[in-house]
Amino acid sequence: MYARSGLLSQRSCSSHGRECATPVLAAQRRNNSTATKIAVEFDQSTGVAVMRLQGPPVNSLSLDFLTELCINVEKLEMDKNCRGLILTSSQPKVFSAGLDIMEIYGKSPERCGEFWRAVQEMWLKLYGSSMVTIAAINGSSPAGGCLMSMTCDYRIMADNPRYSIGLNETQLGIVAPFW
Ligand SMILES: CC/C=C\CC/C=C/CC(=O)SCCNC(=O)CCNC(=O)[C@H](O)C(C)(C)COP(=O)(O)OP(=O)(O)OC[C@H]1O[C@@H](n2cnc3c(N)ncnc32)[C@H](O)[C@@H]1OP(=O)(O)O
Repeated sequence: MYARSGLLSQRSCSSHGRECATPVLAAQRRNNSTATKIAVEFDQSTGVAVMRLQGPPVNSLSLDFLTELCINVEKLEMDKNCRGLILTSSQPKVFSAGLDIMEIYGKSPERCGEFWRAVQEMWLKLYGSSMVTIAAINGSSPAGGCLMSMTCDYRIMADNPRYSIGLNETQLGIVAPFW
């Protein structure tokens, strides 16, 4: 088993129908954060990676967070040995609080556009993944957190009445753009 995170090195591969032609991906170009909000452990013997969200306090999905998440999913996608991905949280009581509200409050249309594109990139990457994806929801997961888990093939949620999940963003007056 080995742990990895951070920037991708560019490389080519072709396996199980996954063609990867050294793309300089949008997420990679965007990445200018040094903090690690995502930890990945890949077990070579099972072919399953566990991705832990570790953005305190509540794994809110900021541009940096989404960028790092996408880079790590891309990296696993390019690894022909990785067949499964489990997405879970390192934070107590919270899987993800959804979109980082500070990323959309009082920001320019350009910045909001960049942010929503990153949101779209996240769910497209997970939804379109050729890996088997599982959200192990070990805490509350409102709005964007719920979206993230819905893009996985399977969801398992910890049985705790204090944990909530759902698309509550319209209650906040947030409407997802057309995609
Ligand atoms: C097809 C399209 C479908 C869907 C489109 C998806 C669109 C999504 C829009 C969104 O995601 S908008 C965000 C919606 N999220 C929420 O409404 C979550 C609000 N937060 C909570 O309910 C709770 O914080 C929690 C249940 C996640 C955790 O509760 P608890 O453990 O008691 O922590 P605190 O409430 O004390 O929060 C700690 C800390 O974190 C800040 N925070 C919480 N959520 C967010 C957030 N989404 N963005 C930014 N910051 C957040 C909170 O303000 C506290 O900060 P302090 O500085 O006061 O410590």
